Amino acid sequence: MPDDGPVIIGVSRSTEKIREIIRKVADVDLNVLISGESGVGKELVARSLHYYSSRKKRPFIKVNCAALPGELIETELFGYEKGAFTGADKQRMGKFEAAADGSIFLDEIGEIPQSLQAKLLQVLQDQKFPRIGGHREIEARARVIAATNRNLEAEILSGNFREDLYFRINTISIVVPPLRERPEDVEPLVHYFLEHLSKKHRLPKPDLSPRLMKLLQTYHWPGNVRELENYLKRLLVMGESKEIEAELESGGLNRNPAPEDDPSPSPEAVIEEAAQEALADNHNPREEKQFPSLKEVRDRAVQRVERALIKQVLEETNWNRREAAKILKISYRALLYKLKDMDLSPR
Ligand SMILES: Nc1ncnc2c1ncn2[C@@H]1O[C@H](COP(=O)(O)OP(=O)(O)OP(=O)(O)O)[C@@H](O)[C@H]1O
Repeated sequence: MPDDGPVIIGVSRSTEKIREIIRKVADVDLNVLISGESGVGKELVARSLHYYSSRKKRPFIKVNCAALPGELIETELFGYEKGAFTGADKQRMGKFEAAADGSIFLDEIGEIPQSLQAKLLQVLQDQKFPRIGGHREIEARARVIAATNRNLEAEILSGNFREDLYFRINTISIVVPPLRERPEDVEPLVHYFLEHLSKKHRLPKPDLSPRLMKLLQTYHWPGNVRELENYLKRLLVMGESKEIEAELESGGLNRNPAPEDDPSPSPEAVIEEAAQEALADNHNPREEKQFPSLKEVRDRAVQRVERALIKQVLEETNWNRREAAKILKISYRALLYKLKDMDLSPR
């Protein structure tokens, strides 16, 4: 592979297999579904598929389906005609049209609402669509590469994702395993990132102690390669190798302790405690007999319980919001809204 394109680093069997699949399918016009946890390298795989195809010189257009509410994803994908809805004061081209003969990367496809799933399926079948509010059919020629960090098969079973759309986008399936399942990739990734980042930021490449390398290889990596990259940026810029060692040692090696050693409360305990607190809020020593309405207590309890649970899940995922949203079974975007509302942040 030429060295100016995206490079997938790693020596594990699974990474080799992924490179092999990319070589085989890059130039075949089949839809590809890439799945894996957040930060494993799904976008990198998508960009490689595009780069090593004959569409390379054409656009690669990414649509993050989790970043937009349903109605906006639709306009984003298909564009609209002037006057299609209030505020549509001029015609706008959608991403499918912009991708033309290139590739369209539908990131977090599991987040698109049901109504839009039906429309997307239709477009993929017909390979044409009108802009919203328009009649003229536009050809959908872009190659579709989708990614998900959800288990779409489970989403189908729970009725959240259409099976027919799944089969349509999943002609070729590429599964990128979490970094913790391919520890042999850590060392080459570390060398690659340190080399690359030190050149990019014009900083000397730091020496890595064997102890730190060992810790990096045994850490649980809930944020996968992205988290590793961030640690290395920190090492390069701040030089905090001792702090990083201590962090990995305490947060990393004990991340998944046996349940009996687990110091964090169970979700039930978190709910119970937050509900108790909401009730305790009612206690007003000066006006013993004034009770709030049931609705008031319920709202307060729900808010507290939600906040406590979200906080706990975020702490356990090392503030990996995508992972937390998955565990909480809400969309990434919904979680971001809640964090804003609840004024929750890592520090
Ligand atoms: N095998 C790899 N070799 C080199 N860099 C990698 C590799 N895997 C991931 N990266 C880098 O790690 C970072 C995260 O990867 P990427 O954005 O592709 O993950 P993702 O799975 O698409 O994440 P998300 O689900 O959160 O969108 C990027 O900077 C990417 O270039």
